[in-house]
Amino acid sequence: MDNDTIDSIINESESQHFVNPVLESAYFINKNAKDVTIPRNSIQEAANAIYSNMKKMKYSVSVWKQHELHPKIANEDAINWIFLADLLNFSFWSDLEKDKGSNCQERFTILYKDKRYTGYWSLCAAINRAIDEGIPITTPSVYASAENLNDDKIKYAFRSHTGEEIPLLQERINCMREAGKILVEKFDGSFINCIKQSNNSAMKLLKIITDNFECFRDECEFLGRKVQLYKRAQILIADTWACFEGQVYGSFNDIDEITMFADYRVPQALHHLGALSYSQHLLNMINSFTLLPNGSQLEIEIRELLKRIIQRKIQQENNRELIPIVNTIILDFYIWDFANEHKHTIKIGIHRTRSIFY
Ligand SMILES: Nc1nc2c(c(CN[C@H]3C=C[C@H](O)[C@@H]3O)cn2[C@@H]2O[C@H](COP(=O)(O)O)[C@@H](O)[C@H]2O)c(=O)[nH]1
Repeated sequence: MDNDTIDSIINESESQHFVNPVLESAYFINKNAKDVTIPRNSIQEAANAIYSNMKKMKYSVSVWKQHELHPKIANEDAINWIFLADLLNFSFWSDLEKDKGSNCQERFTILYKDKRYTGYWSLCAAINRAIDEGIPITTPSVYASAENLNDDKIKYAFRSHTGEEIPLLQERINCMREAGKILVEKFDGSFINCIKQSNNSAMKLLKIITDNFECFRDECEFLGRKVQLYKRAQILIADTWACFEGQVYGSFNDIDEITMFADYRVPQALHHLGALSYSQHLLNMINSFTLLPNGSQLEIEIRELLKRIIQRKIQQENNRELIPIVNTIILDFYIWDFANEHKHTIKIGIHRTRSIFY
């Protein structure tokens, strides 16, 4: 794909109407980005590498349930599990990494069935361990109030195998209380009722989530304008869609409007693959483990563009039957899984913002 095509994808925002506010924000951010750019000379190579690996792996929506810690049966329990997991799906990186490296053994770790889990997987392991121990931790009416599940019990559920506790533990408890109460008071105690109110529209569900749950409403100001990032709200919809493989509670007629998710792990992989380039200023901050203020989510737009470039390539090569569904979600899941697999060998570090939003 020549640079003109890439430029046309990057600039196609000028003319189009945005259904998803996150995408509108992404294009605004990109037009004004100074620390993160698309390296014209390597974006195509990155797209080729991702495309051929996904094809080789036949990476598809069915991968979601294959993860050992994810629910295996798509039912109401799975909906409750996904809601809690994506309510708390943020900020697992450890302060110890600065001195002891990303693979340091003292970082927060959950021991579950004799296996050590860190990062996002530590959250999944803690939830599954609590369920095995008879703690009804995924039931909204239970975690809504301290009378039903007190703070100490939640702290016990997230107890670490090491000396470091889970980052932002009190903020996680606050999220459980807030979201549990709202589900009980406004949605009869289940996220399923939010899904039903969305009438099979992912965009309507995104609005229901961000209108009703403050802890999912990650917006920030960028150059004087409010921008929507909505990472956990989108991944909540994505995980629901993936678990049900687009059926029943996962059936959304506009699922392709969901953008990729602005976390701290995928940018690391995109930079490694040559799909992102950082200014020296940003590189210095990342390499020195400097905490970045919220607002360094310039990567949303880049990932969105990468999706466009890869999908354009797939249409060009007319190989869609080899990868039945390549939408933004599958692309993001693949890149995240790649990043997670290579996180200790990838040279560039993650950007560090302590936040309940990602
Ligand atoms: N963009 C994006 N961000 C994602 C995920 C996931 C988990 N997805 C699983 C489910 C289906 C997929 O196949 C994955 O197996 C977690 N995160 C974010 O990463 C960070 C945690 O990183 P680490 O500390 O290294 O575990 C944290 O911000 C968390 O919110 C994703 O898929 N996409």
